[in-house]
Formats: sequence, C-alpha cells, structure tokens
Amino acid sequence: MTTAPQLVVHRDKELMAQAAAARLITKIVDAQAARGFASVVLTGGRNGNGLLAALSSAPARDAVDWSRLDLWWGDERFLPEGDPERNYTQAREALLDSVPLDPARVHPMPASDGPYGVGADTDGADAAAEAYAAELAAAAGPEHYQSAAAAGGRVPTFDVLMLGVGPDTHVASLFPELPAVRETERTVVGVHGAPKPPPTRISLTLPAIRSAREVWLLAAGEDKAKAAAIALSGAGEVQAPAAGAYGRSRTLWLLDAAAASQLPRDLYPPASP
Ligand SMILES: O=C1O[C@H](COP(=O)(O)O)[C@@H](O)[C@H](O)[C@H]1O
Repeated sequence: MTTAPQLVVHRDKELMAQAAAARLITKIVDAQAARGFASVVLTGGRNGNGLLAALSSAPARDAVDWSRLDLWWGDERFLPEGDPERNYTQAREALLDSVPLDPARVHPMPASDGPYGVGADTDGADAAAEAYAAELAAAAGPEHYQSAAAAGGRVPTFDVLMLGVGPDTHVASLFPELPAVRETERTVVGVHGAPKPPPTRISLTLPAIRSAREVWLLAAGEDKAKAAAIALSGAGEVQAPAAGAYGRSRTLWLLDAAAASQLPRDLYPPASP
C-alpha cells in the first residue's frame, strides 16, 4: 500500500536536523514503551549525519534506552572498515560512539576488506549484500517482528527507516535507472557503477524500504530542491528513486525551506501574508 507523503518544512537545515532528532527520540521512546525495543534504519549523507549529530547534543537524548535499540543501515559505500567515507564510520563519529548501544543490536553493512571482499571488487559487494540479507532475515523472528518485504526475503519490521535524498533523487544507494532500483525479489543488493563515488555499494531495495512502518526522507539545502520537486510531482521510481520510497503507515518528507523552494504550490503553498 502506498502512503501519501506528508511534508514538514523547517526554516533551515540546522532546525530541520534538531526537529528530526527530537521526532526520532519520541518515536524510539514510544516503540520501546510499547514493545520493549525499537528498530531504526540509518542513512548516510549530509542530512542523515546532521540528524545524528543533532541527536547527540539533544537535551532528551538519554530518554532513549540505547541498549534496547536495533540499528540497521539503508546503504553502505563498499570500502574498508574505518574508511572515513563509510556511512558506518560517519555515524559512529556523529553519535554512535557516544551512546551505550548493545553491540549485538548494531548491524553495519559489511566492509570491503572483510570476509566478503578482496578490495572493492564487484563479486565482493554482491556476496556482502547476500550476507546482509541473511542477517536481516535471521532477525525477522516471529515473536518480535512482523514478517515483511520483498517476495524473496524477510526483514525485521523497522519502526523508522531514514533516507537522505540525493540531488539526483537517489535514496540509499538506489540511483536513477541502475538495476538496483528495479529489484523486486531481493531485500539487499550490490550496486555497481554508481554515479556518485564510490561506484561500488550495498543497498536495501525498494521492497525492503517499503516494509518499514515509517519512512522519513530528509532533504535540506538548495541542491535538494529539484530532487524533492521531481520526486513529489509524480515521477516514476526508476527515474526518481525517492518517489518509490514510502512506509506502510507513514511517509514523511522532512525538508528545509531551501529544499522546498521548487515544490509545486499545491504541495507547499506560500505562506499567506
Ligand atoms: O552517498 C550517499 O548519498 C545519499 C545522500 O547524501 P547527501 O550527502 O546528498 O545528503 C545518502 O542518503 C546515502 O546514504 C549515501 O550513501
């Protein structure tokens, strides 16, 4: 089922990051109160890392029981462990190293120098994607999670899945027109020839993304304005992957005014005088 996108526009990207962090804290606290734990999928990129940094300095950050939080990733750049360009490295720096997470609940995507890669070779990323799909399937236990997702795989039910929106409308590592965005069977795929470096990546697929309860798309900055306008104006998901990202109960676009500046007026009417 497609949930219609809801838009929240903040004054600037700092405020957007702070408001999104506050929203995420509430969501995690509510899920932990209801079910004992929460499950969140992180995104890389400037807006995702901005949110994590804002969360790190949020006054209410310790309302979260960090030991009962499952963390997954929407995508990863297939690089060696500790590489500064890895989404996992950047998330650790922004937040994860400063909160008492349970390491068994933190699920980074594999690195290119781990068991699935010899350097950043193509087969390595495919094998790493398969391994991550297996890890997701193993966590999709019937006692805690509702089974979901792609025809060919199960994933845990994510409370919130966050996605940065690239200036070319990519989300996770699903780039316009590349094979990964057309995937309907697998939950995780290797991505080759990405137009944004590095070219080799690992990504959740659209069916896996759509299994989340809530999908939040983060777009702040002028360079996201065109992408937001295209994705929210009825573009196809192969040409504009962000258009195909929605949650089962909610799809939320969190924007700043600059990223909202090219939205059609019926979606984001100018403020009345
Ligand atoms: O490379 C990536 O880019 C997107 C968007 O990043 P941004 O810096 O333009 O906000 C990000 O969401 C994705 O996780 C990352 O791997």
